[in-house]
Amino acid sequence: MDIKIRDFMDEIKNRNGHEPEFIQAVQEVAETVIPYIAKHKIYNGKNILLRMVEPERLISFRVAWIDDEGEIHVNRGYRIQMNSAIGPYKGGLRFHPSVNASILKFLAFEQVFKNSLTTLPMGGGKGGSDFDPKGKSDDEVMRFCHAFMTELCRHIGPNTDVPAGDIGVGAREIGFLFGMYKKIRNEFTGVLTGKGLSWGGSKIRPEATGYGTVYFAQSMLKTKNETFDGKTVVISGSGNVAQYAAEKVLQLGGKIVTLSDSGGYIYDADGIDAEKLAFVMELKNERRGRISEYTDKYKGSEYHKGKTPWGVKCDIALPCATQNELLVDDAKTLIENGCMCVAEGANMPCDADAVHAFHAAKILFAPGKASNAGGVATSGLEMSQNSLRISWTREEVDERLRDIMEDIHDSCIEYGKEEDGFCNYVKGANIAGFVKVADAMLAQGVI
Ligand SMILES: NC(=O)C1=CN([C@@H]2O[C@H](COP(=O)(O)OP(=O)(O)OC[C@H]3O[C@@H](n4cnc5c(N)ncnc54)[C@H](OP(=O)(O)O)[C@@H]3O)[C@@H](O)[C@H]2O)C=CC1
Ligand SMILES: O=C(O)CCC(=O)C(=O)O
Repeated sequence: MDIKIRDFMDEIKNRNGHEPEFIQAVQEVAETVIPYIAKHKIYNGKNILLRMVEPERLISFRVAWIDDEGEIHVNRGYRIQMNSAIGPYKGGLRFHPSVNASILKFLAFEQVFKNSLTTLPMGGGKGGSDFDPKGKSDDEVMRFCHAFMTELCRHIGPNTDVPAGDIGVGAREIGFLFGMYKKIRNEFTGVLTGKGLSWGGSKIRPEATGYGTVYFAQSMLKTKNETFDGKTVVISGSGNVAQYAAEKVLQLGGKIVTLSDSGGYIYDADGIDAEKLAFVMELKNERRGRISEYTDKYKGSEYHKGKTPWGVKCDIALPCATQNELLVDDAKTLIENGCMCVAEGANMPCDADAVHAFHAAKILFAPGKASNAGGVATSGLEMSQNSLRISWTREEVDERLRDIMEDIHDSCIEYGKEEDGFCNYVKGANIAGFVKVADAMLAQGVI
């Protein structure tokens, strides 16, 4: 390893030794950005990357709430305000029992680069809680969200920090959070994105992360004169991102054979068509059930308990569930089975060794900070519509989303194309994202 990268990472590990996900995310950026800094004098001696890995502010707070039986619970709430060089902090809230400072710092760090890539004026942030919405009643979720917002509201605002959804935070949670913000602050502003359409939400925001991931993969495939038409696609997850990635794949003529949740994956050799996908959406979004129930309804399908879907033969893989869900052996299996393209719908679903394996095999691989940026980009469009007090049509938003995903793809090619013509999208995304933020930080001085 380059000595500069090793020294830098030693310092990061010393300061954040107990935060493995954060270290993993920083290492991936350091490997590509430090050599770039070394070649570009304006960044020399400015410790820009060291400044970027330190959150501008890390807020942690108690969230006390009462369940339906009258019992009092205490969860931990967070907001990481990572970098505001190019705009207000922007990024989702995650409610999941695994949430801790390491996971939120990795997500906030990735968000800085991702938001920069969108070309929109958004800084990076992330937040959430170790609260688990699974198995809770709507009233319990409401009481938790209200309690969470009574503290968070002092740290956010439409020009300061604009949260949105992530794992465990969807339309229901955004509604409860928005309601409490509005009550406490007595103002109706675009302080959250992913809002309902009748109260300030943008058309296409629910679809945007999944659609954007597929648009990005479409651009990658185009570089090889390929399309989704007739391709077999393996998707993990069955939440927001997976559902709408699946919807777009179907529209483009692909055949989806898997979906998953934290319990396991389902395999449907006949393909998950629009009718079956509608069943999954109702199962997950309304009944909040388990993906295993798919096999009760569709008899020829299989459920693989406790397994991930990467052993299923496919042309394209879209990991859309969570971090580190695709490891090096999974990557090798995908490559051996002839997979030509992997685009991350989730944040950091492939671990570092898996990514190195994809690169060594020279297959198309897109990191989430590029391929799943359509969600936050459409959140940026929601902020613009809120500021203008107008609402764009579905077609207008979708066209802007497509343009943004194409621009991100172009930026990755600009900074990531290597001498033999292979595009290292990780390098491309990291450098393109870095340049815009670093230039703004240089202009604003040491703060
Ligand atoms: N929503 C958005 O706009 C954006 C989301 N992302 C990223 O996409 C990914 C999915 O988010 P989203 O779809 O919104 O979240 P959802 O909560 O809607 O769905 C998450 C899905 O991932 C599964 N999952 C969660 N944890 C695990 C785990 N430890 N192992 C296996 N499966 C798991 C869930 O299964 P189960 O129900 O069993 O928990 C569920 O199927 C995350 O990485 C998120 O950060 C990225 C950009 C934007
Ligand atoms: O829409 C947003 O602000 C956040 C999306 C998000 O959390 C992400 O891109 O990971």
